[in-house]
Amino acid sequence: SVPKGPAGFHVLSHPLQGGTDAEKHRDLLAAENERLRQEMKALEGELQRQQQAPCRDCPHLQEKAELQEQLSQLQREAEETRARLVELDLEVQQKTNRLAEVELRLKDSLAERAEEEERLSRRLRDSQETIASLKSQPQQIKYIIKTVEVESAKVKQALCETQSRNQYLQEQVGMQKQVLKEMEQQLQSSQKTEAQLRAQIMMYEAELERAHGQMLEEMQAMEDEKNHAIEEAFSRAQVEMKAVHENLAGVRTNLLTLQPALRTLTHDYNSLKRQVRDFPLLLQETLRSARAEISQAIEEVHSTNRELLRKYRRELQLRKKCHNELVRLKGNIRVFGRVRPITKEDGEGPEAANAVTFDADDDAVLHLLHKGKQVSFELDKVFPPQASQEEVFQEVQALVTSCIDGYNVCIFAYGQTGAGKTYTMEGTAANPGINQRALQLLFSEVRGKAADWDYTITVSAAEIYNEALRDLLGKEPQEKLEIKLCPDGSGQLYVPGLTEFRVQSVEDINKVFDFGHIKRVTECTNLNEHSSRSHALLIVTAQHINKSLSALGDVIYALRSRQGHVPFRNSKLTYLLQDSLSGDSKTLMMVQVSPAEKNTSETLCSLKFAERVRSVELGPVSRKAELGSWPSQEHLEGDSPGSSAPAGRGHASPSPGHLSSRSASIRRKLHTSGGWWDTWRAQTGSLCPLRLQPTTHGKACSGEYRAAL
Ligand SMILES: Nc1ncnc2c1ncn2[C@@H]1O[C@H](COP(=O)(O)OP(=O)(O)OP(=O)(O)O)[C@@H](O)[C@H]1O
Repeated sequence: SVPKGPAGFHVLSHPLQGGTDAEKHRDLLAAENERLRQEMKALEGELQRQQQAPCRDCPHLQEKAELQEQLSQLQREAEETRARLVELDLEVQQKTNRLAEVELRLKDSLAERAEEEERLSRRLRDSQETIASLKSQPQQIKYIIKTVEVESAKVKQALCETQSRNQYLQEQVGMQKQVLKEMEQQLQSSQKTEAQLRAQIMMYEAELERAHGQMLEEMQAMEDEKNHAIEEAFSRAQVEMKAVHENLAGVRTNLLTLQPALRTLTHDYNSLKRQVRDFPLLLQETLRSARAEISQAIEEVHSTNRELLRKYRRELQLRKKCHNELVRLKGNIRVFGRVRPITKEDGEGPEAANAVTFDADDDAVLHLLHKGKQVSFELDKVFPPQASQEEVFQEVQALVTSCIDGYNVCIFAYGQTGAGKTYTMEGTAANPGINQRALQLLFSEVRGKAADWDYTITVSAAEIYNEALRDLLGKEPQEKLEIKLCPDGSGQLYVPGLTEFRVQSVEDINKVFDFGHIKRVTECTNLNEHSSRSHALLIVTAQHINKSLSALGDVIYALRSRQGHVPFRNSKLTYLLQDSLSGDSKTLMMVQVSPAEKNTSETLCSLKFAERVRSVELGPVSRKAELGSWPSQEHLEGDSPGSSAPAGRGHASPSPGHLSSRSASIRRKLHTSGGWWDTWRAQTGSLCPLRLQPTTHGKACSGEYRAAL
């Protein structure tokens, strides 16, 4: 079945041989690859052995690490080479497979072609035989023609038949020729295909050859590379080994030089060990002496502290005494005047003109122009309209200090409606008055002493209205409270059931009094339902105000004249303020006046009252003289502006002698008149609301009295 012809044989046999070669090559390559791997492995082992041998002795970890790094680099390179080899193996395998496929296809097409050639050859042979047989036939025809010529129409017919047969055969011959031609063409195309296939095979062979060559080259290159890498690694390893050896030598030298130092260290270590062994004892000893020293120092500090504390307390007592003495010298009842500025409410025109002037050289004097005449007054201190809240407080703060020292203190503002009582006592949020500032001072002083003293500050708020005392902070504000003597026999007064709040800051106090204020506002509102505020004061509460004011006047008079009996109990107000008005108590009255022309009558009354109150207590020396200055009812009644003997300073103050000569009749007259306060009230013909303010409280309504002790 193998087709004849050298070309066909060659084409068929060559790829088979080629396939065998490729397999051989692949096997060879695989063997080579394996051998290379083995070599590589052996080299790596060798390298590792070489690298490990010095590294065992090598103390230099860094060098060891570098060597390991190089080794791993080499291993990586070997890995890459191996991967490349595997890739090449794969490529060769693929190419071999493709070649085998091509060979198979070629084999099939050659077999087909051989069959086709066989078939065509057979047909050619048949055709040639047919042609040969046909060629031998014409002589027979000639013979038949001749016969036809000789013979009859029957023969002619036979001749025609023969001719047509001949014709048919010639057509057959033509057709066969055509077939032959086609077959020849087919043969040519087959030959052409064969040539193409051969060219393709040659191309494949060339490609295979080239791939083989390339593979060999790459293998060679890899081999070279591997050898090179191995050589390099080897030489590097040698260099590193040398360096390691050198280092080792250096270390050995160092070791030799270090040995003496080591001996010294060992010696030191031993002596240290001995010291450590002895250290606890030493430490105990040192600690004992240190403890003793510290205890001694602490004891010294303690005794110093005790001494300091003793001195401090003594100084504190001294300060208290001095302060008290100072306040006493200044007078237990001090009277300040404050003139508010002209306000919008004063209106415009002559009525709103300023009627108050001051003495540039004496801050205790002011002049009032009343009905065209100037009347002068002397108080303890006078604040002009431009005086700030701060300046006012500066003068008051000594009293607050007294309060901290344990004295009862009473500060109250007095004056006609709108004269500035609220402004002075309460002030505004941005510019607080005496109350807030006093409380601030109180708390800051207390905080300063907190380390050495225990302070408790409690607040209460009560209202005296129509001679009824009510608790403004209590749960039952309508309940009337009583003022009673303390059952402990101290002689102190107290209000049973009066609510007390313990406070620690000004804010606490404000909260407490805001609460009280709310209750009070309600009361005021109820009051105002019936009449206007001033009217209500005049008509509804006139009697009780009078009673309280009279009582206050009587009390002050009794105090002034040092009478055995001071009628504190004549009114709730004086009774409640008893502690704040008697003994070592200190009282400050701030007389508020309006500078407006239209208010001069009331301003005059207020200032006269202030001047008289001031004259009550001015210390032991002046007391006698002042006693004589207390005006009689008649005196007060006739004490109109511009009169010949007002208490004002604008007129010559009466001499002590002159005053004492008048004192007896004055006292008598005062007694019979029921007190100067009545006189004053009668004279003014209207009521100036009195406001009492405690040191720790600042809310009140005009026309009524309240006090907190
Ligand atoms: N020294 C002052 N400086 C500036 N304004 C003042 C001063 N004194 C009072 N005033 C202002 O005058 C007006 C009346 O003052 P205030 O309300 O304090 O009077 P009051 O005596 O408390 O009146 P009332 O008895 O009716 O309560 C307020 O507008 C207040 O701000």
